[in-house]
Amino acid sequence: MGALQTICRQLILYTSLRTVLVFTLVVMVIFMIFQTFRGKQRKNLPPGPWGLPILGCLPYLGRDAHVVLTRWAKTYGDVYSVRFGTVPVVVLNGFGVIKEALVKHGVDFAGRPDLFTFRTPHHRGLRYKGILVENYDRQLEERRHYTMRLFRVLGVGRTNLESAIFKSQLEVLMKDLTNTGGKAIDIFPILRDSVANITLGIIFGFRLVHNDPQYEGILDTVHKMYELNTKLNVVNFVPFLEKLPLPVLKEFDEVSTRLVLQVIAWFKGQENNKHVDSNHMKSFANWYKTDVLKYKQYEMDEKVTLKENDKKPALNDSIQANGQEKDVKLDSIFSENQIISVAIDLFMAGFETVTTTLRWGFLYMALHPEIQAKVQEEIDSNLGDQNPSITDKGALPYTEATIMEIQRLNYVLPLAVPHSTTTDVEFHDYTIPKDTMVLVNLWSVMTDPVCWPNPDKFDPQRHLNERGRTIRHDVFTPFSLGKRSCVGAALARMELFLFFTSLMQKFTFRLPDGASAPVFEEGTLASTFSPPYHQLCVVSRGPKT
Ligand code: HEM
Repeated sequence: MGALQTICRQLILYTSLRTVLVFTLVVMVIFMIFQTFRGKQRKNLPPGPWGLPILGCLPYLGRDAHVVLTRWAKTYGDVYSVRFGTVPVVVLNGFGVIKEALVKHGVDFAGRPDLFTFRTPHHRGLRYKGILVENYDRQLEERRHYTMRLFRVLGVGRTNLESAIFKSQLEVLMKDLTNTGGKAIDIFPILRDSVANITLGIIFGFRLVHNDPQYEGILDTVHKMYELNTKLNVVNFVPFLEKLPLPVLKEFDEVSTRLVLQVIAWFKGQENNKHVDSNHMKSFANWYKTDVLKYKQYEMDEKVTLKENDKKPALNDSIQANGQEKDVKLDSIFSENQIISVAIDLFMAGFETVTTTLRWGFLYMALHPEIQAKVQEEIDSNLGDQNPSITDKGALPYTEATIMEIQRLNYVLPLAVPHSTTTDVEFHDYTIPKDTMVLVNLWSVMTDPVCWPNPDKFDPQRHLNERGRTIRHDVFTPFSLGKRSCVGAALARMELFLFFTSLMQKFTFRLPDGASAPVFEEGTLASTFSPPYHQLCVVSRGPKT
């Protein structure tokens, strides 16, 4: 009986294994025929490396896709195509080609592809339109435009924002770091909390208290979103996986829904009272609620009774500028749903990038004590114990050059955010069909030995001229170029300068005794390119006077 059972089990196993094998083979053959057919249709795409059936070149990318893609440019040229899973992708490399595509052919390359991980609930079920992952159209341009203007109105790049938000957060951060007593720590959570709180302050007008379970909960949710984004990258390129009942897909749905609901709650102000920032300022959300809604009401009233001498309510300098308010279709830009979606995008894009850049920065300082000492010397001699302000930038060129070098080397968004073509584009003797995914390889620009001699060397000096002033090279493009360049660039520059300068003034960063330098090749490209796990000792420097 036992023998019979074993034979039956073997038979079932063998049959199902054989069925699976046959099924896989059939799928592969159909797929290859399909690919060949598609290949013919797309025969004027630039050439590139061959990939495997079904997976294309995905298995060759490893942990650091940007490094592999940059290497392929040496073989196939600055414009080439690859297949990721079933999706053809054009890769643009080098400053000349990238500038030509994003600036000269700006609108043609300004789309975003329809990727699974871009379709979080606010884009999927709730149909809100934000910025980051939306395809290009006139309304997106307007949302970008008013978001950037609003940042200026809120004081980004000016000292009033500095005193309203930065000071309070920097003080908390300094205290937390001082309390570590110079012991070896992972500075990531401490830094992340402070940068996230600044982003919250600007978007929602309040900050949360460190160690508050709600605060830690939402930051963990965002972190989880990033992790799942990385795990689910393969679904972007092998779309039939989306149809399978995989637990990770359900988890993605749950986590992104949680994030969206939290942001909606913040936006509607349900939770503000508990956590209001004492330095409360006008934020993105309450600007919308007051000025824009008032303006909308006025527009509606205007339709009913239009009186000659009525004066329009002051909407906001940002909208009244150029007297263009008549042309603005407010519903398309400022519907509450869309603003919520923009707020989610700003929150998501806003703090991970800045935190990761700072993490690389302090690690470099620990690895290059001579550069760290030079930065500190410049800060000490110009500011003493006085708090840094963005107005000090001009007086601290070496510090600024060091921040630029941190942004260049181990750049946090090496492939920017995926683009797509908005029309059929004739480019470099090829025809790139509408809706083709395009990767902008900014890493290839930041590490190009023609632009940056000895590119692997950490050398702030390359951003200074012979008079010691900072140079803005055209090829220095950390915020990308053209129609989809970073809308938070001014805020990011301000945050990086204030955080970096303030921490350099008060602390020295060191590797723990006996620890060896982390291997940079082990950085990880997930949503951003982050350093390998490491610990640092953050040692207080004491007063200067
Ligand atoms: C060191 C910090 C930062 C870096 C290096 C950075 C870099 C970038 C890059 C490379 C892109 C993609 C551009 C493209 O697709 O061509 C981008 C997009 C974007 N960034 Fe940033 N960013 C930073 C900080 C911020 C901050 C602080 C915010 C806002 C609070 C922000 C908001 C956005 C948004 C909304 C987009 C999407 C733009 C669009 O799709 O049109 N970023 N950023």
